[in-house]
Amino acid sequence: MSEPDSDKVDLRSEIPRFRPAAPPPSFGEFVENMRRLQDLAVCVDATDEVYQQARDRAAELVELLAPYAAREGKGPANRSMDLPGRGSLLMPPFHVEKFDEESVVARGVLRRYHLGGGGVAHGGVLPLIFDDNFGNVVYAAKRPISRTAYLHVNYRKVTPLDVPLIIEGKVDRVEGRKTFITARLTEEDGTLLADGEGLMVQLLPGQP
Ligand SMILES: CCCCCCCCCCCCCCCC(=O)SCCNC(=O)CCNC(=O)[C@H](O)C(C)(C)COP(=O)(O)OP(=O)(O)OC[C@H]1O[C@@H](n2cnc3c(N)ncnc32)[C@H](O)[C@@H]1OP(=O)(O)O
Repeated sequence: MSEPDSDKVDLRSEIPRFRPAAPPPSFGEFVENMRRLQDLAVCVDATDEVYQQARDRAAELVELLAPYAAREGKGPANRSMDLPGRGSLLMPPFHVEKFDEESVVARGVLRRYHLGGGGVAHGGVLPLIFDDNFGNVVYAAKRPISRTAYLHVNYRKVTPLDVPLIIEGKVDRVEGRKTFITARLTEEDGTLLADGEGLMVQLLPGQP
């Protein structure tokens, strides 16, 4: 008989077990510098000489890091719970402040990198924030491993950059394999920016 695979969160699922990382000390500063680089990459207006230098230095960084590329769940990105966005550049820099069966609350800011137009956030960034919150809510509520079947966002006001934002999500109801989640994105004073609803469906055996 084969040994159970300890990398699987649930032997019926193909999703790897989530294991928080203890990142090396410089990892957080590395990620923050990368975030600043992203902010600059989308806003600088420089000469070709500057872009040539930036291109060459970026190529050096790629050369430095490429040998260390690792499979999902091995490196500290996305698993560093003490870092904004769990240390993942994909995730906007939000910190989870509350994580329990009642709700999951995270606080953070959107930055220049997240600009849509007219000085405010790109609408496509908000579903990412909601989806991540829904995933956390499923974990926190100890629901079975699930994937997002749908996600609906109502944009109530434009979302500002460089202003503290709070997202709070909770389980609305459970129907068999289905967990319905609702969440609200607000400013610190409670101003509602967006609200969302999502359906997370419990995976069946063999579903990726
Ligand atoms: C140490 C601890 C710290 C933890 C700290 C955690 C940190 C870590 C956080 C990470 C957070 C990332 C969270 C990302 C979460 C994703 O974003 S997952 C990626 C995006 N989602 C996907 O790719 C899903 C793709 N779709 C699928 O795989 C399949 O369609 C699904 C969703 C599994 C469902 O397929 P299925 O099993 O064939 O489902 P099916 O039998 O058709 O439907 C089941 C039920 O759901 C309903 N349903 C299905 N789809 C829909 C729909 N779109 N609309 C309405 N109803 C639907 C059906 O009607 C049916 O209802 P009932 O008849 O049972 O009443």
